[in-house]
Amino acid sequence: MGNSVGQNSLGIPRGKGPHQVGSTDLMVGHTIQGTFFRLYYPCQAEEGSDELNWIPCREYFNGLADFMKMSRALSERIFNFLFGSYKIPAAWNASFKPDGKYPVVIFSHGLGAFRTLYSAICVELASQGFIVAAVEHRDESASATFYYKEKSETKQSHHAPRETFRPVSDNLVEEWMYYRPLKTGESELLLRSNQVKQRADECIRALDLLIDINSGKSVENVLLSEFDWSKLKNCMDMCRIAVMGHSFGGATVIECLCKEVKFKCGIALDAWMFPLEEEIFPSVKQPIFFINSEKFQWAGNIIRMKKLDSAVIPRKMITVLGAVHQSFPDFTFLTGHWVGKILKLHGEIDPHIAMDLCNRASLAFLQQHLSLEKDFNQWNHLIDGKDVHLIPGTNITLLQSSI
Ligand SMILES: CCN(CC)CCN(C[C@]12C[C@](c3ccc(C(F)(F)F)cc3)(C1)C2)C(=O)Cn1c(SCc2ccc(F)cc2)nc(=O)c2c1C=CC2
Repeated sequence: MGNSVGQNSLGIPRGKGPHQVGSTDLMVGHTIQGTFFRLYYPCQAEEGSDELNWIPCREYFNGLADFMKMSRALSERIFNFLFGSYKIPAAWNASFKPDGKYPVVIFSHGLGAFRTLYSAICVELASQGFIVAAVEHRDESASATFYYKEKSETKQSHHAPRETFRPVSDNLVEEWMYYRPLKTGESELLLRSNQVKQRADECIRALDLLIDINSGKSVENVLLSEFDWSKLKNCMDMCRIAVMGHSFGGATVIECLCKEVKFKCGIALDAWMFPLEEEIFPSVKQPIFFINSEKFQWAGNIIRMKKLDSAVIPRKMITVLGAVHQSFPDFTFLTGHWVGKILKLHGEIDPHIAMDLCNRASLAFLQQHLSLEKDFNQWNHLIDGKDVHLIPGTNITLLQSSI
């Protein structure tokens, strides 16, 4: 577990569902075009496991510093002090627990984030009986990500051999890609719309890889790991697949639904709609659930969400009162209230209450649109914003001159 600061111990909450949760990393294809995700899954109970750091290695802190426009040296020490000792709230490489066919969720991270930062959401889903793949995007929107080059290909100084993850072959050398800020004079719309298309392709490739794994195809994990992927054969329900994402990852949800009908529904957490071309909206036929924070949204962004409203396709929106944009990623659990307020990681609402509402509303929506036979329907009222901390729709007034 993480540090405990002050009276209440901090740390990313564990899943509340009936299953113990395991986690492991998969990279297939060592190049930048490869697929890279963290898998969260129901595992055998009481698995002993070597705990893994929540932030896998220092390059991610460096990337975060670049993203936050902070100096790397200073911020690496701050991030290490604040967040360096947190472990993921799951059993690393624990044995998979076969139990029928689990529904599947593909999760897409936000701008400046990466695959490990939404473990509170992914662990909760896995504890409730989902298999969740949190992809790491290589579109230069992640704070940092890595892939490999053949030794012969690169003249870069070679990294010291790592303790957390190692490539299968010692002919491969790690290559790091960091967050690419917008260049002066560069069109943000062009950059972001190209990135959202790449992000959707990466989510679809991750899904195709899970389909291969489910069919029993052997998988070549570039990362050395003891996890036995063959155990997942015939354990995923390829008719019950959803896509979920935060902010830029929320836009990626819409792009995925448009491109891949295997995604039966989408959940967009505080979606950032800017990168999307509205021309694709009519071709999105699946149910969508927008779960917004009170503080992040603005009229233009909400108006674009409303362009996806439909009389025939379920399109729902709720707003979590007192929540901020950072109420969805894990950081919201890792500082006390006042540091959290200063860093904009906390709103007025208690982070655990906000996360529980988001997770329970999501589970109820997934039960409805993946036709699950669980008891998540107990939270159907949350989909309509029926809770003291929720409102249906949005808090944003859409005063628009009648066009
Ligand atoms: C300052 C520079 N400027 C960059 C363009 C704006 C930076 N910014 C606001 C921030 C992220 C913030 C943050 C992080 C992390 C700590 C920490 F201390 F906990 F590490 C603190 C404070 C700084 C709040 C956002 O970009 C918000 N945002 C995000 S934040 C996703 C994220 C990133 C890193 C994380 F560690 C966790 C979550 N994802 C999106 O898809 C979109 C937006 C905006 C539009 C689309």
